[in-house]
Amino acid sequence: MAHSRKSKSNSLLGDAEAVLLAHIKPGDHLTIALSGGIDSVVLLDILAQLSRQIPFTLSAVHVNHGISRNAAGWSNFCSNLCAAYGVSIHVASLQIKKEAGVSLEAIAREERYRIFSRMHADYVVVAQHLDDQAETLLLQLFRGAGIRGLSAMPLIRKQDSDTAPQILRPLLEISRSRIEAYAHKNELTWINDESNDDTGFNRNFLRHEILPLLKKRYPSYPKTLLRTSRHLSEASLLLDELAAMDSENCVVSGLLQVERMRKLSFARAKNLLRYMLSQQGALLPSTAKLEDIVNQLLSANKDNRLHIVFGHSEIRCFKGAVHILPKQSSPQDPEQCTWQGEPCLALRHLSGSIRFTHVKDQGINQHKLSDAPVTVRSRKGGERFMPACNRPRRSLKNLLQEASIPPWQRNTLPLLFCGEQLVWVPGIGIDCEFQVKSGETGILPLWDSA
Ligand SMILES: Nc1ncnc2c1ncn2[C@@H]1O[C@H](COP(=O)(O)OP(=O)(O)OP(=O)(O)O)[C@@H](O)[C@H]1O
Repeated sequence: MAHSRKSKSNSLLGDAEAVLLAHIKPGDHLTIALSGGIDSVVLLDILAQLSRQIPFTLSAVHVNHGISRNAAGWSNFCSNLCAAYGVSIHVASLQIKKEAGVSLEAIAREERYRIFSRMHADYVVVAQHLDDQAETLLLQLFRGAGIRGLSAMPLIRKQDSDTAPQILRPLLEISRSRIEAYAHKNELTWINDESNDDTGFNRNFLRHEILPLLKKRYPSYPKTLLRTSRHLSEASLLLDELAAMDSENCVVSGLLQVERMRKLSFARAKNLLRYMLSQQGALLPSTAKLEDIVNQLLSANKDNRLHIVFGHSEIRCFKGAVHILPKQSSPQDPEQCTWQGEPCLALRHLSGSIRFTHVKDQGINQHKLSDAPVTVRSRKGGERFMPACNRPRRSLKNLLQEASIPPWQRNTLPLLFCGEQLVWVPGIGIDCEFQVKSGETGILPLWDSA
């Protein structure tokens, strides 16, 4: 741990302080993402000192991925280190499951950022530095990434939800050698992840075998590559702006319209779809898959019910509109829930909830509901329904078709039954027999789907 006083001018401490002063407000809460490796240990030392000078609260988070057999030891190390600094730490333990086609590291990283996004803090501070940025750019180049994948890591990244902390990287312009020099000079202790030396991993191969050679010929390549990746970030931003403009013309009621998309060049249509997928939090498909999807969309006619599955998402086309959805699990027997008068009924299997409010002149007659158990389940087929008292009872299938409810949504609508009688269908109405009379107060269900 650092005990000597460090000169701030022209020092790592001074550089990090300048970043913090430019971005954080007095009283902000910063949580350092502490892996126990040299970079985050140095960052902890710096932040602990700065927290005594700048008014911010400091805490730490460590994620135990449970992958390495040393994982428990790393967690203990981080807890003890934080105790020595008087910094509180949250240790999150995970059991990561391998998924086909995705590396364990990628899953660990995704889970880690998910945990970061749930921290109660203004910023989660991570320790990536200049050399990490250069390595990431090169690795992405070798994967054939596009402009977005090659873009620089931002110094500050806002996370998707407004309540999630922002990600702050104060060491992003600091070289690994300066970080190492700081750690040695201040006699810090840290953990060496044994896998960092394994050149079977692409990043380690690059770091140990290729970059030392590059450094001989281009000593300042990390700074040069940072410049390149910042140019690419700017280009990526411009492409997003173009997509946002195109979406104004091509999106109606939140849905991309194939007919309007056809007026764009192929590259712009691809850019627009990529933008919409990332806006909806979908994992982006490969370049070849994205091109295939755009080709299929552009050649689909209005009656074509296109259905394309990729990653955790699916694209469906209905009446010329493109629906981007989370991948739906294969249909099971409809699950049934009982409603016992609670104001909100959460239906996790249908990804939503029904809110029940009391409204005058509208809704379901409460007394009628007391005749039999009230249950909610999705469609089995064969249901009949009479939402308008002046029209005959009809098949629910016809009513849903007439209301232009896309076919895949028809089987996941929550239907409210009293005994065996269908009472309410979201988007369609309340059965005539159950509707309140004028002057009465009824129960009005509202379907909130996630
Ligand atoms: N297990 C962990 N617990 C808490 N923070 C961690 C953990 N692992 C990494 N971090 C934080 O993330 C930073 C980057 O770590 P690393 O370079 O290993 O991540 P990465 O997988 O390359 O992620 P990225 O793609 O964001 O660079 C670390 O400096 C540290 O601040």
